[in-house]
Amino acid sequence: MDHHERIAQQFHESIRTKQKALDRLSPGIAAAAALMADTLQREGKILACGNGGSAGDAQHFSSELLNRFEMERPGLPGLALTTDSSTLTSIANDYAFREVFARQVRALAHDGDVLLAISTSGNSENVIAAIDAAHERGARIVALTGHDGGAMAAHLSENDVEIRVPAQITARIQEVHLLVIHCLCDLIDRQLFGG
Ligand SMILES: O=C(CO)[C@@H](O)[C@H](O)[C@H](O)[C@H](O)COP(=O)(O)O
Ligand SMILES: [Zn+2]
Repeated sequence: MDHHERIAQQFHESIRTKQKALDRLSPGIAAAAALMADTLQREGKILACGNGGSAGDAQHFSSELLNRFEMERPGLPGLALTTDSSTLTSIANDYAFREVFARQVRALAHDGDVLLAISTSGNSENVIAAIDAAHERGARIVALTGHDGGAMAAHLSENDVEIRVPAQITARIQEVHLLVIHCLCDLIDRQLFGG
């Protein structure tokens, strides 16, 4: 297979996955955006976490809240739990890597906040621990997952929203997660600022 064929294959797989995800994920995306917009309207905040590419997604989302998405508007309170290397290394060193997000959630989350928990497999222990900690604090979860939802699905409550990408390949799931994040930003802005 030459390079062009290989590239075309990746593009087509990505397009197919997004097409398949559209009908299945649309109601969950709308519900998650409504939950997030209500939270922000009530002066709550949105925390976000994930590993690897999903850490990048958490930061991508929080920067679109704190700075802006497509329209000119005030910054909104979003915080990625993946960025402070002193905090991350000290929690991992003193406690365990599975605690790196949960300990921050216990310190920062309040009743009525939202945690955006991102994991393609649904099996990252530190993300699952963050979900449990968020529940302890009275926060609700928007979970971006893939595969069969992994162990994470069993840690969600009926007040949470899971957006599970119908795919098995990490890269494809990540590509849909980013699209979902942009849909969330778009709907949040529309609900809060109109247009
Ligand atoms: O981006 C990639 C692979 O595409 C990796 O960095 C990937 O995010 C890492 O393997 C993560 O540790 C996977 O964690 P998760 O999505 O299963 O929670
Ligand atoms: Zn990747």
